[in-house]
Amino acid sequence: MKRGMLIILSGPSGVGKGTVREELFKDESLNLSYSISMTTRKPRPAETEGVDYFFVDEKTFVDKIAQGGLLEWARFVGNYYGTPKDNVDRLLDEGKNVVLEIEVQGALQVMKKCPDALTIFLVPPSLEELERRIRGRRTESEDIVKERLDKARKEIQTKDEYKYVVENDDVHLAKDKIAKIIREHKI
Ligand SMILES: Nc1nc2c(ncn2[C@@H]2O[C@H](COP(=O)(O)OP(=O)(O)O)[C@@H](O)[C@H]2O)c(=O)[nH]1
Ligand SMILES: Nc1ncnc2c1ncn2[C@@H]1O[C@H](COP(=O)(O)OP(=O)(O)O)[C@@H](O)[C@H]1O
Repeated sequence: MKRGMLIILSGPSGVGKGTVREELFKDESLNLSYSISMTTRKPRPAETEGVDYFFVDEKTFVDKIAQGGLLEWARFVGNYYGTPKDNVDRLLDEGKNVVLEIEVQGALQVMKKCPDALTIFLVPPSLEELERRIRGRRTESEDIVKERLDKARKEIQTKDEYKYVVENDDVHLAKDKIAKIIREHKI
């Protein structure tokens, strides 16, 4: 069976990665599978263990790093986030196109290890709109919103490291652009 494609979907917090990803996953012809990350962040009310993330304590996370069990990992605004390696390998072997929805430091690590990965950076129409989206989601405290916005400004500066930059103005347009990129990208 043909091995699947590794797809990195990155971009600042609140740009709409999760929202666009949900639209992409409705399109079964793309043959996508989501890599569930491990994090030390506390679950939000609407999140489910083993679906949105594997929620773990810091010791479990650090042990996983020590065992070499993560394809990449990063600290982001006070918490650890990482991609369990076994799962990604298994899904790629099954021929799935595997989506990693991860932040910039982790994406840069994967680019080094897997230069063939299809890398996509989502940008907001403006920083003002990004702020509206983060606040509109009402999942973070004021301090954390400010930290995430500071981080976003720096993250956006790395966009040219990615193979494709897509603006998320309208969710359906952004989904269509990414679907086209996935269909046309050849390893
Ligand atoms: N490096 C890395 N980043 C991740 C991983 N999982 C999630 N992230 C990123 O960590 C950042 C914070 O995630 P989260 O707290 O869920 O906030 P949200 O993405 O804004 O809803 C986002 O940019 C995520 O894409 C991972 O496994 N590795
Ligand atoms: N194109 C868009 N236009 C307007 N609002 C959007 C758009 N995409 C996402 N949003 C909203 O912005 C907020 C952040 O989106 P989310 O998918 O959680 O971002 P991320 O996963 O990048 O942190 C959500 O409330 C979502 O409904």
